[in-house]
Amino acid sequence: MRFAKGHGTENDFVILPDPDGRLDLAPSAVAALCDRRAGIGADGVLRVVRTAALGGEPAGAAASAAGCEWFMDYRNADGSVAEMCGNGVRVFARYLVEQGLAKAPAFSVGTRAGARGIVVEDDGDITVDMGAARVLGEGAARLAGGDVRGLRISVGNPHLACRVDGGSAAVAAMDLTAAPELDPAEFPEGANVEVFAEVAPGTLQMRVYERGSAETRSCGTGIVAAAAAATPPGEGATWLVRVPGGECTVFLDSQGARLRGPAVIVAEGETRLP
Ligand SMILES: N[C@@H](CCC[C@H](N)C(=O)O)C(=O)O
Repeated sequence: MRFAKGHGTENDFVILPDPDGRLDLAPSAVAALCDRRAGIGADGVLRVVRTAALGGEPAGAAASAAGCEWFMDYRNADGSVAEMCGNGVRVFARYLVEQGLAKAPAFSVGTRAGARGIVVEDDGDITVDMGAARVLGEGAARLAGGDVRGLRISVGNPHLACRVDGGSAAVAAMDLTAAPELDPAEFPEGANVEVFAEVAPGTLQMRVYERGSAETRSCGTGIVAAAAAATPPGEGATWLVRVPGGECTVFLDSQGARLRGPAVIVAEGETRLP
């Protein structure tokens, strides 16, 4: 099976070209590919499939991606399906352009959260229109024996974005080795949990525990969720968000959120897995 490997701010992905929708991606196969010792290693898998070939998907996914030639079928490292991946869609766009499957500078990609507009910037960064970051209310999680509180935010997928006191030192000190405990009534689908602090005017420091993938070095939808949580309701803002794997910029206005940052393909090859 052909594959490529890429990352966006070190949130890394195995990319599987499957234009005609022939791959049967069992969760165990995804987990085997993402295994960092016995597999290729990644935070998730991006299956590159034509929207027209989306046989097994709920009708809604194909409908919301209507007009997009290509669909990003995203899976977490544990094999679970997610609605959206902000770094993944930028890496996916880079792959399409490098393979001659989409034409820069502007095109759209289908996702389970709907069509996402892509712009390949002159400096190589990729900007994605992330749609609305919807603040749903307050929420809480139990994290490393303590309680964190924040805002429940949907960026197509669910997030709990928690501002912490103590600046970058407090963010760095958070223990994200174990999964946060969430109230299923608040988060029926689970959630990605972000901890962040404003470390300079217009600059956030953030870490994330991702649903289905554990702590990762970056999360595009999480970066947008943190930016939305840091912005007073009804206002626009531009945030530079620093994560362990690099930094991205989020532009928030009345139209929604845009996420800009690097995305690279680092390898291509053939795998014997799964
Ligand atoms: N890393 C991604 C988010 C991937 C999906 C997430 N783990 C979920 O289950 O919702 C990003 O860059 O947004």
